[in-house]
Amino acid sequence: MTTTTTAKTLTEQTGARTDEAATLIGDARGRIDALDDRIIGLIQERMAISTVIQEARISSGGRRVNLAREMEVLGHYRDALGKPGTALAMTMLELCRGRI
Ligand SMILES: O=C(O)C(=O)C[C@]1(C(=O)O)C=C[C@@H](O)C=C1
Repeated sequence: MTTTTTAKTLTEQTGARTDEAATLIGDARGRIDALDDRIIGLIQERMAISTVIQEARISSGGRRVNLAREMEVLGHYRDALGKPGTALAMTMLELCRGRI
């Protein structure tokens, strides 16, 4: 089987109907990709700090999870971002302490 790869134009890549819109979208997507890289880095930094806390609590004889603190974190995200913020915080907590 032979595969032919044809480079897509910026207009095809973005779904825009004009070159002007395609250029704007291409630039804005570059900024989004850079932000996503920073967000991922921040989440990884948060995961590392969360692990330190959990290990200290477990070593001291406590439990991995602290539900009262999780309620504070969920409330923080909900207050800032609304209902989807709660879902985002739940996913982030799962990344930081695994599934419960
Ligand atoms: O703040 C803590 O006590 C943590 O262990 C950190 C963290 C979090 O990632 O925010 C993780 C697990 C706990 O259940 C609560 C919060």
